[in-house]
Amino acid sequence: MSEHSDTVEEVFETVARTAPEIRSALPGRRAETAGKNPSGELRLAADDYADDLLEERLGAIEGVGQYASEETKESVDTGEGLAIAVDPLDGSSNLKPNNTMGTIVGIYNAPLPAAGHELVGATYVLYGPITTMAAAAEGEVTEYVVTDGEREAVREDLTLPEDPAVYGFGGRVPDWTEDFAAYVEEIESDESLRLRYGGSMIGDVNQVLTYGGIFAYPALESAPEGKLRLQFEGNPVGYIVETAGGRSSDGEGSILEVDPEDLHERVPVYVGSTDLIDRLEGALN
Ligand SMILES: O=P(O)(O)OC[C@H]1O[C@](O)(COP(=O)(O)O)[C@@H](O)[C@@H]1O
Ligand SMILES: [Mg+2]
Ligand SMILES: [Mg+2]
Repeated sequence: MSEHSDTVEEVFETVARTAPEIRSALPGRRAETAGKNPSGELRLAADDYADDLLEERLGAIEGVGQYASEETKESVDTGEGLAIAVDPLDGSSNLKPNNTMGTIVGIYNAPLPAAGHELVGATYVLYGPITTMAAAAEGEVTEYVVTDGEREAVREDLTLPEDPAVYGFGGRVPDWTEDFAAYVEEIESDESLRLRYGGSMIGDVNQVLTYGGIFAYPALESAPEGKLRLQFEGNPVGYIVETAGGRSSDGEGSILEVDPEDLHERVPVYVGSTDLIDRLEGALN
C-alpha cells in the first residue's frame, strides 16, 4: 500500500460511479458543439458533458489537487494533492456509428504536465456491449464489470497473454513512414496475428490487453508526433499495458519516460506485447 492508495481507490470508485451517467447521456449528445478542443478537434456535446461531470466529481475528492482534460486548455486547481488527467470520451468519432468508446483517467503524483513515470494509478472505462473498467495501481491491473456504478472484479492481476494474437494501426497507410510500413508488412505476414482496428483507442487497446498483440497510432510523415495526447492517452494507457507485463514506446523508448513541455502535446503511441514492441523499436531506429 502506498501513501496514495486511498485517493487512487477513491478516484477509481468515482469513475465507476460516473460511467453509467456518461453512457446514458450519449444518445442525446451526438451533435457537435461549437468550437474545437485545444488539439484543434471538433467537440461533441457528449465530450463536454462527460468532462463537466468528471471535473466536478474527481475535483471534489480529498487528495486531488489538479484536474486537466483534453477538452480544456488549462488545468483546474482543486486544492492539494494528486493531479488527474482525463480524456473524458475517447473515440468520440465512434459515437455516430455506435461503436465502442472509452474514458481514460491518469493519476499523477506531480503537477501537470508530468512524465508518465509520475503516475500512481490509471484506469479506462470501455463502453462496449458491457461497461468494463481496467484499473492499474500498485503493480497490478484489475478488470471490472461496472453495473449501476458498482465495480465487480472479473480478472485480477491481469497480464497480457504469452502469445500475441491481434494488431491495429491508426493513421492513413500512405502517411505511414517507410520504416513503419516495413514493420507492418512483417506483422501482416505473421499468420498468428489478426487485424483488429476499430478507430477508438480504448476499444483497440482492450483487444491487446485481452488477446495480446500491438496497438499503434504511429508517427506519420505529415505528423511526426502522431495524433494521441501524451498526458491524457499515451501515458495512462502505457502505464496500464506496462503494469500488465507488456511494453509501451514512443518509437524510441517507454512512453512513460517522455518529458513533456506542453499539457496537450502529442506522442506516437505503440503499446502491446514486449517482443512486438522491441521489434518495432528495432525497425524504427
Ligand atoms: O480516426 P483516426 O485517425 O483513425 O483516429 C482514431 C484515434 O483517434 C481517437 O478517437 C482520438 O481520441 P478522441 O476521440 O478522444 O479525440 C482515438 O480514440 C483513436 O485511436
Ligand atoms: Mg482520445
Ligand atoms: Mg476524447
